[in-house]
Amino acid sequence: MDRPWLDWHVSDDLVIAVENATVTRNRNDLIRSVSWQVELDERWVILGPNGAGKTTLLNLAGARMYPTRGSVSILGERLGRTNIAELKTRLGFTSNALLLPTDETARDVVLTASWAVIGRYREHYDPMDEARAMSLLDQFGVAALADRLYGTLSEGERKRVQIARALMADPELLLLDEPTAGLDLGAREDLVRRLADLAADPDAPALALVTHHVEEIPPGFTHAMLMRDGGVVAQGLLRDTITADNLSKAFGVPLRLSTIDGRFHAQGA
Ligand SMILES: Nc1ncnc2c1ncn2[C@@H]1O[C@H](COP(=O)(O)OP(=O)(O)OP(=O)(O)O)[C@@H](O)[C@H]1O
Repeated sequence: MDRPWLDWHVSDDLVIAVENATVTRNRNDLIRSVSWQVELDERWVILGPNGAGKTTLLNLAGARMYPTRGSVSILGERLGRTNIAELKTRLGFTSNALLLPTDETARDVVLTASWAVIGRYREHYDPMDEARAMSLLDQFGVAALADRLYGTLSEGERKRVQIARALMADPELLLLDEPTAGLDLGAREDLVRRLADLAADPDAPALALVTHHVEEIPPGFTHAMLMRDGGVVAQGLLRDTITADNLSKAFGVPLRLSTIDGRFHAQGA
């Protein structure tokens, strides 16, 4: 491991600093005493079974939720003591729960993120913004769909537009909640490859991606957090954390793990 996870330390490079955070709703702890630190150049995957608390943790990191106990600082701003609207302009966030307008073109869905709004109204966009939106659509292989209404796109096409949108405002931190869920094999592989390219880009923001499947971890991701029942099973460098033992604990079934060309594959033991 590259740093002692239980020793709290503060570094200028910390983009996410979750300290002993618990989130409680209706007397249930969605996550319990979770500590997590993410640095600028890190690419994290958050993995675990249904109901483990992955989305809750991502929502904390995305300033979409406050901890009931403990503290959360994002990009140096402590939640509860900062202007959330301003902080959110520095974050890219995608999730199926995020409702985007179905009657706008894919290009406008991406473009409007430069004003941190959903839905085009009277904002003025300069040609640089237009060009950036098109280049991001191109980076995710959907430039040809720029003029199509978002509502007419397939699930896989929408996911790519969502990620392009999340990158539009040049965020310092990009949070992706299950970007590959619901995609067919070809679309999944294509997106995993594009996310691997993003992970390899030194100018890309810090990344955290939630998934259920080790097969969906893009090569180049550096760190992993394994969760179960609202708690942390293991976290740290990807190669130390994604092990058959840890996965078996997190998913509650004996699992075997193999790797091919930097990709993981898990199956029942
Ligand atoms: N408002 C709420 N009130 C009570 N329990 C909640 C609430 N929101 C979420 N939960 C519960 O908290 C737990 C963690 O939810 P969360 O969405 O963070 O898990 P997850 O790991 O992302 O799950 P999945 O993989 O199914 O998306 C789940 O058991 C969920 O049912």
